[in-house]
Amino acid sequence: MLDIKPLLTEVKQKEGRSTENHDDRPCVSLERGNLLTVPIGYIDSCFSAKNGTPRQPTVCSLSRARLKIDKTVFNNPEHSLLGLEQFSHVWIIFVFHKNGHLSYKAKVKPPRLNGVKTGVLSTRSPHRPNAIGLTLAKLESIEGDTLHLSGIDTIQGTPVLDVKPYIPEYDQPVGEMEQHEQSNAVDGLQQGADWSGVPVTTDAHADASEIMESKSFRQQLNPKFKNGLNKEGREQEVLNENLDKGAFQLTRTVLQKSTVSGTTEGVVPRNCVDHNLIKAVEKIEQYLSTEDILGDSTQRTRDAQLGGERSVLKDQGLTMDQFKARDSVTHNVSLSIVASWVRQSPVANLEVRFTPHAAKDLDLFQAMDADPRKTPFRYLQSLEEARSAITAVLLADPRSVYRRKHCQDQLFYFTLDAAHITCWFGDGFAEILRIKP
Ligand SMILES: C[S@@+](CC[C@H](N)C(=O)[O-])C[C@H]1O[C@@H](n2cnc3c(N)ncnc32)[C@H](O)[C@@H]1O
Repeated sequence: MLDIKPLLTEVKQKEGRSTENHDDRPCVSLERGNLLTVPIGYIDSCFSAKNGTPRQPTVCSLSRARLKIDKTVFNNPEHSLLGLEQFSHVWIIFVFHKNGHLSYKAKVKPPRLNGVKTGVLSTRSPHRPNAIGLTLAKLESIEGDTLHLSGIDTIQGTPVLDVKPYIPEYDQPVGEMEQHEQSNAVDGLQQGADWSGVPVTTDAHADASEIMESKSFRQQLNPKFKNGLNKEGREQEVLNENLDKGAFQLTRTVLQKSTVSGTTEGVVPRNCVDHNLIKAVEKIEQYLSTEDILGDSTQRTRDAQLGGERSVLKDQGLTMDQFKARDSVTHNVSLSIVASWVRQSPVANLEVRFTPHAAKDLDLFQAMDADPRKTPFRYLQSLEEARSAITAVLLADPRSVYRRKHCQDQLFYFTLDAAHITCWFGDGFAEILRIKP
């Protein structure tokens, strides 16, 4: 990416135009996708260098930054931020300005794949054509022309090309938001039920059958199961509760396993998802209404059971028929699928330890300031936050694959806010040796 500001100023000066005029930026080859960019501001980050900077915003929610919108881009930078305070998260589109050179390598080795290569466009590698990065940051506050951000993975001085509000309604696949809401509802209902024995496959039909046959599912539905008696010993109520939970959980599991799961080779095609789901839900419905599972139970119990499963759809304000009708119109309820290496990386999280010396070092930060509530940190607000942020960074193993494999016994340094941290890595752990200002 080329910073066109000096170029633009030069052109304007040559042509005798005012360099203050912002409306005549040349649209050079815009239609071909050639874009001369103007950073709208530069990140002022708690990370000064790449080493130790989180690989994604989710690694360390305490990583903070400021972004001051540049006056040379907008006459009134604060006007450009009008309305943004109504959003909690923003997309930051930026330039990996410290890459050294542009990269046209078609394959890269993402750290989570621990040395295995994959296509650059299937990764979030910083080494990519055009060196464009995309981060979802929390918008803590806006003061005048400055955004206060947290959960960032960008270093000091990173040029920002654009900021956009994060809008789950637009930024998630159709149907995914409802799915999250259902999952939350189920989590609320689960109250300690253990479904870990439920088998996992990728086919919704197979899932439904297999789960219904599974011991853990049957146990959950059995009022005699260890948690099966409620406080007053009322079996029937517990059966109803368990059936509700079971139906919810079963539907959710089928939904998730049949849409989200998958290996790198075999993922469920997106267009199968809705039909699989409907068939699976129907099968569950049939199953739950049969006598063999209810035994001598009453119609009331049967209704209670089916209520649980139906309320998964009810959360969307839909009956089963409406759901089917909507589906036949949109054919497009598709949940996201993620390559398995992202969630099941061969690189495990590390245990993080502070040596007594390092813990003492951290305490000295407080002693350095006359006011005991203040520390030399610019972004971190307490020693506790510093400790948590350092832990979060190391937990995710910030080493490059090369360093992990070939330089195991070397010390690792990084800076976080005003702290310079020295640590080393052993088998499955990171140990902090020193923390200096
Ligand atoms: C893996 S990238 C992901 C960035 C972004 N979330 C994305 O998906 O595009 C994050 C890493 O890029 C590096 N990085 C951050 N800011 C950078 C910059 N301005 N120039 C070069 N590398 C940078 C840091 O090492 C950080 O760990």
